[in-house]
Amino acid sequence: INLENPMASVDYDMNVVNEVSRIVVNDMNAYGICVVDNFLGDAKGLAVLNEVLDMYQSGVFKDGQLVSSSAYRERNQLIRSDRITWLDGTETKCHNIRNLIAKVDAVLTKANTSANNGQIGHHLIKSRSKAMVACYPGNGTHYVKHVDNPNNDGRCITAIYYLNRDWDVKKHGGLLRIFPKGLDHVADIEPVFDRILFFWSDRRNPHEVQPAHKTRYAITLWYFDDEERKKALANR
Ligand SMILES: O=C(O)CCC(=O)Nc1cc2ccccc2cn1
Ligand SMILES: [Mn+2]
Repeated sequence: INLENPMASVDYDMNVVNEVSRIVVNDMNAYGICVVDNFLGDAKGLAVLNEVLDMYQSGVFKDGQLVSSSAYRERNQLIRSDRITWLDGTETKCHNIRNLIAKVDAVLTKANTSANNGQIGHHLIKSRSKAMVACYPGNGTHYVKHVDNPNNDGRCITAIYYLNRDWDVKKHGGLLRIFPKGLDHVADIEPVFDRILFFWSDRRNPHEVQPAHKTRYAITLWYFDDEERKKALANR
């Protein structure tokens, strides 16, 4: 999806977008990971959550990854991990999700501007994936350690917006643990409401979702490095 024609009039504050984009550029260049809390504010965050809950009730989510760990093979069961649905934001009854997407687009487009020597970490971002809405049903569902973009498919930044109110990792699990390549520490990200997380999608950031014991929602966008994306599409 092309970022050049930003979505119709949206209601975020450009000053906030500029401030957040400066933080994203700084943290991505310094750590390869950036966490911003209170991204939309309670009211707008809640409106996005309600649209996701309505969608989940309507049954559009499909079973996500299959995780066949040994424990389940005996009972020849497979534990389903996340259940997902893809949105381009124009769907009906999704205007709050659309505004969230537009605000993330604005932050990353701003991060590309001359103010930050025209790029973010030497990446020129001009497009992104659709939005993936994911739900971990909470029966111990998890996501095994993986890299989002191990083979240069074009994705350079993963942006995940979390929707989980009153989330307590000690009780509910569901921690996102990132293992930054070459560092001797991990980054533990709690999937708390109205938090947005950015990280490099490539091998620099293997990550896992630990077993969740309460329903856990997130919306993920992947932003493409223009050059890498063009190459990947040419080699299809
Ligand atoms: O919810 C989180 O905290 C992150 C979960 C996560 O890594 N999800 C995820 C989901 C994916 C679905 C399809 C293809 C690649 C994928 C890579 N990652
Ligand atoms: Mn991932």
